[in-house]
Amino acid sequence: MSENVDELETTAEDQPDPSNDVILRTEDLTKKFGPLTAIDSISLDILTDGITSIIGPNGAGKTTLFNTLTGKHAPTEGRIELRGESIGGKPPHEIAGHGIVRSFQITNFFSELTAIENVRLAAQARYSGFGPSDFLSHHTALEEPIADAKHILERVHLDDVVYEPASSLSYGQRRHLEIAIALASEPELLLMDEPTAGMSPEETREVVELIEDIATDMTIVIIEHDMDIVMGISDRIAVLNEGSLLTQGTPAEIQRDERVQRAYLGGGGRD
Ligand SMILES: Nc1ncnc2c1ncn2[C@@H]1O[C@H](COP(=O)(O)OP(=O)(O)OP(=O)(O)O)[C@@H](O)[C@H]1O
Repeated sequence: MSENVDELETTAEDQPDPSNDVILRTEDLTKKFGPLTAIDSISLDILTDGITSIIGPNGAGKTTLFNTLTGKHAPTEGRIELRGESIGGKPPHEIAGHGIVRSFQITNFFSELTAIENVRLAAQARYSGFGPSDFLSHHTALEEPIADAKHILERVHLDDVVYEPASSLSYGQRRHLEIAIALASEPELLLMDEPTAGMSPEETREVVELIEDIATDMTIVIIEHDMDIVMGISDRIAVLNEGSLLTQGTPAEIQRDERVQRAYLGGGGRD
């Protein structure tokens, strides 16, 4: 009997843990702006499961990391791999085509169109063989994107405002609409830049719940300044400081890491 147990233990150890799959890997990723090194040789694994938060003091390089991952900036040095495939330096539309999508902190929709039209346009891009000239001419070609868009708007709790112009939505609803637009392209990896910025406590609670819900279907990486949210929502946290990866770990590990406390306090201490 004990032999069997040993065997089982060995076998279990040899099996890769699917929850620990790496979806995105950076190796020595560096982005310089002239003489300024905004991110400096960052080697980071983003695991498939759950929510990873990128935190760090102002100017640490968080936004530059996102911009480099999504193709807005080409890396100066280093590699970016999505499931082992090199994507560093590809243009944004190609990277989006690989399933990395960013939900913007800034308003990024057509305010004169309705909520469903905004999401439908994003969903349409997924249906192949469907060019811009088809947008209005083939009614049947719209049925699937419209059905998708309705479903997504329900998921982000905007079912009450499906046919309202985006311009008439509240601030919190607009942020949900931006998430809906990102979801319409069915990302594998969703990057969210300060998803709760400027929100009331109630709106914040709603968007946190929404992020936790969509994290069941895709990998999420967020930049977030509010430490209560970070500690509550994250499975893993990566801490940047002055362009470098200071450390990474679970919320509990990060919370008790003195280097992180020093980085946030600017090197000062209480005693
Ligand atoms: N396009 C750019 N051109 C020149 N310098 C830039 C550019 N983008 C960012 N930087 C610089 O790179 C450094 C990192 O900035 P970044 O915005 O990535 O930090 P951050 O961690 O997102 O900061 P914050 O929390 O304040 O948004 C800063 O010194 C910033 O001034």
